[in-house]
Amino acid sequence: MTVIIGISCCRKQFDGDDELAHAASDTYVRAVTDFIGGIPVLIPARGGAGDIERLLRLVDGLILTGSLSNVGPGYYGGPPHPPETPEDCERDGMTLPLIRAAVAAGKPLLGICRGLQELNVALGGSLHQRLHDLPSRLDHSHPLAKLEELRHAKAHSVHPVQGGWLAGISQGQAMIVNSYHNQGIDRLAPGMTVEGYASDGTVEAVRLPGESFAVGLQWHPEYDMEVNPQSRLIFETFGDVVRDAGRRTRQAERSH
Ligand SMILES: N[C@@H](CCC(=O)NCCCC(=O)O)C(=O)O
Repeated sequence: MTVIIGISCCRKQFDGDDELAHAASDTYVRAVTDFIGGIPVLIPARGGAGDIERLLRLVDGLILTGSLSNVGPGYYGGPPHPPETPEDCERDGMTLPLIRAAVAAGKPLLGICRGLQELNVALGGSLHQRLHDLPSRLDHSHPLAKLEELRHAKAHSVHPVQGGWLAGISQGQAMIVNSYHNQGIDRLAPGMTVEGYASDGTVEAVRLPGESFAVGLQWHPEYDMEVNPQSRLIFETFGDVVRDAGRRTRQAERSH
């Protein structure tokens, strides 16, 4: 069964345009077509765009993408960002309710970087806005490196929690991952479990246990999926989960 995967967009201003565009990196599209074997559908960053449940019925799973923008602190009771901090309130207005609806509907979702942060906030958790200000934390942001250098950079280790989903991906071994974020999980959302930590204690992977598959990763497996077997396996495993969920949904629809 060919699955349809919704990919969250950001609002972006491209050179020469006076209007904002809705965009997602080609890496997410390739992850869907080349490693999940699905059809990618871009979901615009437009809060209040209408019937979220109707939108969810059009896709078999969701990928919540990374972004230089940050989740609005108002959604988790945090202090306002400093003025120069990038935000995307329209993206928040779409993804946060979409995550809650997907979890309620048992629609599989994979959150990456900002997507992990959205997953945690949507389900009632909070964020640290400047991880590198916390004592004994690594600098997860790599402010001086250009993105293309980051894509194959190995920034730090991630230690999977024994017996978890991530431990199955890494066969229980520590993973060496890229890193390109300033923010991170502070208060874990109720019911969420940690799947992996960085060596400085930063939460790097989370999962909402239960029927539906809801996983968040703070690093970017799409950066090196063509050359990193673990990154490839993350997307292949997600694809299997989405296909299984899609088959169950169609069987349920046929039996009604
Ligand atoms: N802005 C948040 C999330 C960081 C993030 O998603 N980084 C990836 C940005 C580049 C890309 O789109 O791949 C934070 O700083 O924590």
